Amino acid sequence: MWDPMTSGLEAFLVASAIGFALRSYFGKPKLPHGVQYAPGPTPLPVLGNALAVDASAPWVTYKQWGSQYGDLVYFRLFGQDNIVINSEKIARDLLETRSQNYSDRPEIVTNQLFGADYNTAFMRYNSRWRLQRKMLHQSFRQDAVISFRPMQAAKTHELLLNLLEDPAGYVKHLEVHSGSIIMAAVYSYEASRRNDYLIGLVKETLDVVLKELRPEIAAIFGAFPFLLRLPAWFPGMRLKRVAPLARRLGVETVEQPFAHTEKGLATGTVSPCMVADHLQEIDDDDNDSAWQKKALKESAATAYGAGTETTAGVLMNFVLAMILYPEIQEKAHDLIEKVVGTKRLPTFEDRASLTYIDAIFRECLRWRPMFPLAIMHAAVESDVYNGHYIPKGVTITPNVWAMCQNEEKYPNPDTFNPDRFLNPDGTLTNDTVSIAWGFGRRICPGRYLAEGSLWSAMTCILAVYKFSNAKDETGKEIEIEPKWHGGITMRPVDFPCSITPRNAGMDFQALQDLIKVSV
Ligand code: HEM
Repeated sequence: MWDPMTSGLEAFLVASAIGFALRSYFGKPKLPHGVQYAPGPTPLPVLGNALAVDASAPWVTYKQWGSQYGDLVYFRLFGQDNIVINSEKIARDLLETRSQNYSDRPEIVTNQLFGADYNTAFMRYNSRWRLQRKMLHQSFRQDAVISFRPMQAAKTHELLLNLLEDPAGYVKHLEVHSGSIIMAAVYSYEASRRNDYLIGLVKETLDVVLKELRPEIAAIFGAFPFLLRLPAWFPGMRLKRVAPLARRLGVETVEQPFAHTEKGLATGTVSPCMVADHLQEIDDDDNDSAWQKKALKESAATAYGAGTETTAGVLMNFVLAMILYPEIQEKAHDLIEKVVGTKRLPTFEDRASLTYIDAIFRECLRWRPMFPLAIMHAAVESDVYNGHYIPKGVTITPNVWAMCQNEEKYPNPDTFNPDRFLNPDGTLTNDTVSIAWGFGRRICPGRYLAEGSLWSAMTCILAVYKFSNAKDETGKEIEIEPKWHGGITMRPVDFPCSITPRNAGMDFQALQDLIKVSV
């Protein structure tokens, strides 16, 4: 159930907001004839439908509402209009076919407090966003990311070495793998294989910010921004106490890696990367060069934040699935051995012959979508869809999780089954699970980069290692009870696991030799 911070803040909120909420509750516009709000649960004054939402997994509540009210559900959160979309068709009709009206984001007032208002992903649909989006697209579009493949392969090889040296620290190694690829692609920054300072700094920032900027907290402050004027000592205002630290870390995260690339450009020591490529194109004599540089700095920092946790989270789901479904792991390993042999590691050139690995990759995206609710969109103007009124400014939440659970499209959706993406002749189906990357003009611009990082890591890991349940001190297998974190992303809660090389004679030197012959 909804968990609205501490009771002190809740009491204050309720007492001071009643007038506002009643006004907005009864102040709905008169609708044209034959047009109605989409069906949905009856809201309470002030809180709207907040109490009915399971804060740890709102996508489940929204799917239940879908079965009750239909695929387009209208509801209220603290006096704010909300619509949840449970079907892929409606999401595409609105967020893609009518994308000019649905590419905005709701205002998230807490972002400014946390110094996170530079973030492309949460930015309103305006010229600042457009410029940042253009820069991200130019660097990470499908044909541009091919140039990052040798770097991605090298980072995968480092991951293999880390897993051999320290299998118990596998979660950290997956994060370093994802983070170091993005740091290289964005800043031409060569992260150390272990304990890298900049990777650590950005992770610390994300940990602080993501813990406090939970969607339900943002919703409360979004509806009642005046609460942000309460002093930091007021009960429930923890986020104001943490904000100065988050702001300081945020500035360091934006500035430090950027300074690294600027310095490298001056000394001629950087390779092509997002920041270097764009900096070289910005003409300092141009009137808006400062504006362009700022956009570059901000979109670059966004890419790191948006790409690290997510890519590592998908790899965690992959490891989990391989342990829960050992027969799939074996089948994948045997296929790799058949196609690649044991004398070298798989490379991107093998991809076309390893369709089963792509099927596993797609099933990882579908089985537990990393962004179960994508990122909220917002309507620029009011609209009507199938006779349903969509108010201007309404927050639109695509329930990607419900779309991935669609039993008609994906029978037995809770079962991890890569075969659903294969035709009878072994070729891949047309379903690339694009919904896992979001919709329309806001679709993830890093998807092609992430895809390469994930494919490379999954394939090489399957070639070299076997994942199984960890054992306790008596040698008994430790059962995994899979659990996932709530919040904007759905990462598995850390679980113990055993990672052993397939080849019993594989030591550090042997692995290094294998890597050497594979590049
Ligand atoms: C497996 C990894 C990833 C997943 C599952 C993922 C998924 C998503 C999703 C669902 C969205 C929201 C789309 C929407 O609003 O409709 C998004 C936005 C975004 N992603 Fe990714 N992403 C991943 C990796 C990356 C990487 C590697 C980068 C950067 C290189 C990146 C950069 C961004 C940015 C900048 C946005 C905001 C786009 C905007 O608002 O215009 N993501 N991503």
